[in-house]
Amino acid sequence: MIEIDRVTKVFGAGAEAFRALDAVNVTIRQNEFFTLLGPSGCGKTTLLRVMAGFVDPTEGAVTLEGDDLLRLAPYERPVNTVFQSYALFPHMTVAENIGFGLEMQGRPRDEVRRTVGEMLELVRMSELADRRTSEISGGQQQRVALARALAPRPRVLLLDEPLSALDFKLRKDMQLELKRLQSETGITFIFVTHDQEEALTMSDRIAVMNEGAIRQIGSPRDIYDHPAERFVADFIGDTNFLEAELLSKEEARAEVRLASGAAVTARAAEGGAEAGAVTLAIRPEHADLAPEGEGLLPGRLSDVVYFGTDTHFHVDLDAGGRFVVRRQNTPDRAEARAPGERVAVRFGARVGQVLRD
Ligand SMILES: Nc1ncnc2c1ncn2[C@@H]1O[C@H](COP(=O)(O)OP(=O)(O)OP(=O)(O)O)[C@@H](O)[C@H]1O
Repeated sequence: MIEIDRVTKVFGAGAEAFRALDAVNVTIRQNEFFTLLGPSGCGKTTLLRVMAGFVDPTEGAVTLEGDDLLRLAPYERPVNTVFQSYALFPHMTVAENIGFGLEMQGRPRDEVRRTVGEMLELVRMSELADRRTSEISGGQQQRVALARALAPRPRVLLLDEPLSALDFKLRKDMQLELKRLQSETGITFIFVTHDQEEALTMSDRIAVMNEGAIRQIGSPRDIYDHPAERFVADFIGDTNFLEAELLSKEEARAEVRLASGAAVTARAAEGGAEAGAVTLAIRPEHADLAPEGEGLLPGRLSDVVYFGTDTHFHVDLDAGGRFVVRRQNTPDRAEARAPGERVAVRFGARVGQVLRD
């Protein structure tokens, strides 16, 4: 639906020039909840602003169902934005705020009233319709900002870290709420965040960005279970990195030898080395502890850290380096292991991911 084709943005000129986006390519599908995820300064807001029309790209094209978006002024685009600061009018009521854009467009009074009513219901704010927005909570203001952006029924809604001002509990609730709004309205949502959990829980697909480039695009599961490179594996969740030797590779299947001498089957990201030294990434909860001699990587337990929902076991590997195994706690399982014990780390075939870099 939205096609971003080799979009580059250079801010400034000469020695001051800074490449905030570097030939970014991505296609966003209709009705998709699509998230741009990356650390501060990676260019995600700039990419969103290019789509909104607030930033002109230095090079590249942006089309919406084949139509050139770049030749349209921001207000002419079938796109609306929800910002981090909601920018509501404090002296107006909830209903007036939601209807404001529609009135500015000169829509008939009946239509405005009907749409505002629908939007109030959609964000579950009907009861507070006549309250001023200065007299409602942060979470409620967020809902009003969403309703106001959805009211003109844009084809695409751009959301720039809209939940970052909310406290933890409210943010969790709003994550579900946003997902519901997206599926009920069928509007394509493009969501910017640096919060990996937010991205994983809400998105149909995620584009992980770093230094002005998209490093990987995939479903939350793809990205989490099969990170293609070290940056992605490191940025999202916790990961163990193991040095290994790539023995053979056929499409996504690789045979590797670990530093302990054990050989295992792993998955391989597209591209990357065909043989020689590689890095294997393994999530802590995808591995387990075994008695010494029965696992792949022998070592000594150095720390056992209880986290309530799970326990982390830190293993100093005999072959060098440290490996963390995470195990879900259950009320009937008392953890008998103690630091100093000899153990081995084990993990199944195709659990390890051979990284591209
Ligand atoms: N108008 C501008 N002039 C110069 N540099 C800019 C301008 N806007 C953004 N940048 C730079 O471009 C880079 C990308 O900025 P951008 O706002 O897109 O990052 P971001 O990934 O959204 O980060 P954050 O999560 O902190 O908002 C940053 O290094 C930023 O300093």
